[in-house]
Amino acid sequence: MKTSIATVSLSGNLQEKCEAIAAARFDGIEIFEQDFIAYDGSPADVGRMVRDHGLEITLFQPFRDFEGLPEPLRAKAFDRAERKFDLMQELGTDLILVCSSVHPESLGGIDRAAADFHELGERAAARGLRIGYEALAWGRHVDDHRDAWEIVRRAGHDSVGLVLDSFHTLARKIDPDTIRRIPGDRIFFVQLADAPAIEMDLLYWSRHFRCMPGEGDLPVPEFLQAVMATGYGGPVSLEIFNDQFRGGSTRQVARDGYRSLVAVMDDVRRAEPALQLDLPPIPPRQKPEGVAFVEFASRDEDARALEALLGTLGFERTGQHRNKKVALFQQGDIRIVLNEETTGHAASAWISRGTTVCDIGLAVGDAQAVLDRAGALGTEPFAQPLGPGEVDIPAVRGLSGSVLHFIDPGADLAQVWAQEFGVGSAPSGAGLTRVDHIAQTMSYEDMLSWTLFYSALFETRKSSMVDVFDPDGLVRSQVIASTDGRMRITLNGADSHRTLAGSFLAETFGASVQHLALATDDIFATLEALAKRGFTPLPMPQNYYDDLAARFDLPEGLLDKMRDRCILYDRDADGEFFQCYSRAFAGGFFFELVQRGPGYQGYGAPNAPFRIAAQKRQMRGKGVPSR
Ligand SMILES: O=C(O)c1ccc(O)c(O)c1
Ligand SMILES: [Mg+2]
Repeated sequence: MKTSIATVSLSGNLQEKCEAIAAARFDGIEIFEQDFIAYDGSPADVGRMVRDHGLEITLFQPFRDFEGLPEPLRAKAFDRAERKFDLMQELGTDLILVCSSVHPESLGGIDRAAADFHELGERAAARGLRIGYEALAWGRHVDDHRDAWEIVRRAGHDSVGLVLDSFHTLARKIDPDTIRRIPGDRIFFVQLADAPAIEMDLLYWSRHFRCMPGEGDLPVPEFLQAVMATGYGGPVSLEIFNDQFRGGSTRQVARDGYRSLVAVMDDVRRAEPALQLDLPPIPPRQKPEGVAFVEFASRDEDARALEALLGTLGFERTGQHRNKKVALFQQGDIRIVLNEETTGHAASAWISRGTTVCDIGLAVGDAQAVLDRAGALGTEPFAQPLGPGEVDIPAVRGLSGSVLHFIDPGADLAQVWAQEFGVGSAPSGAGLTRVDHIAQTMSYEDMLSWTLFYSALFETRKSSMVDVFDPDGLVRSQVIASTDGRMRITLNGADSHRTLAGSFLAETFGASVQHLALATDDIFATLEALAKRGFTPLPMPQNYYDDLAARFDLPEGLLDKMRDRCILYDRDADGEFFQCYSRAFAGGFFFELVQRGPGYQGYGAPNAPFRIAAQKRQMRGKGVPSR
């Protein structure tokens, strides 16, 4: 199966686009006419440049407003087409996309359009070229692939076929299974795009909000499944009109595109194994089984402050690395690693951003298979030299150059703690049992990319995006969680540097973990134990508790207990949720303690504005050490 991407999906000039597309491992490109016109070079130069990158031109597009025109407009449209045929021959591509007309003077009628296409087919065939007809969702007379197919069928010409684009079919909620009735050899080209479920004008939605398959809400795998069931054997190409991508990193968007395309093709193959998808076998998505460890890079007084904070949170220092200045802190199933090395990955992380989460370890069933899947999706493995007696843990680069490790119960990896840190069982401390969620802060424009990163690699479900109101701007939050909730990651995207998340990005020089939420089965008992160890929670104002009393029917005494311990509360139809925050630490990192009632799947989003206001008050009042 040839993979392809339209040049319109990326930022930069044509040369930069080709470099990024080739580096991301695509086989070919659709040349979007504007990209060609803006390029200072002849069609033959462009063709050479594309091929020099090892790429093929899979399609030239779009040719607009062709069919159904009255004379003399009709004759002019044919003349225009002949000029584009000249261009295609020089470029070295044989397929042109004609999208359904939006011309105000175009006339309807399937036979009229079919006759136009028959004649265009004759002219194309004389030059060895082919025509693909695509129904735009907002076409004047043709806005449905079924009508476009009927026109192609009646045109009755071997050089005229159909172009299918998942956006146009799925945005209009047309059942993709209707594609199964079309003969595969009459489909000349297939374009894929996803989009978020937002109600808006179709044209505006298509031109600004398309995204990579898996990043949005449309059933793109079902669409591709129907296409493949026809026996279609041509390229599968991404055509993503998106404002963020047009302004984003060319290489990153190309890499994301490749990742999404391989993931969706693999999904289709798994959904219908009989389909012929020419794609090397790759391991399936695995369910992450929890967070095995979280590692901080730190030094000097920051490291001592973090150690002290961990002590007040009930952690015990249980081990020291056999070769390195790296300590292990444990409580229940939680492992926190404090890395003060002066060389290697953690040291680089500390130098560039101060105290920061430099590594995360995820527990999985088969670590090597996760690494292999990541590789097939275009993610290089991460490795650094091993010291004597150290365990080689499979890993890749995660958010902002941090490292994501995969640990499975196999003999080699499971013994890492005993072998490198000499530790056995974990203390129960103050009753914190496991990592409930990891909150990663990033800029809003990176959220789609990281959503895709996790969801293409792991079996997860993503929630819809939630707006979190910081007193100084909006932060958008997206949850990626395993279906059983054992691994939960919240991605928080900041637009403005004035939000707490935005100022954290600035303080710590880029995206990273801003908070770590730890679970307890009894938050009152845990906080009582922590108070004895000197833990001071983030204070909440009386107004917050007065409002809680008004909003919820709480049992006698519970409100007072929550106020005394600075506990926040939420409840939905499925259960209750208690949360409490630590004060912010270097650069704005903090811990959260949570008690999740059975069934509650949220994160206390209604409390976020009050929590953020309290944190800002605390940071202004005390002055957070900024390393
Ligand atoms: O928005 C458009 O005009 C447009 C052009 C060409 C396409 O293939 C398409 O899907 C949309
Ligand atoms: Mg299209």
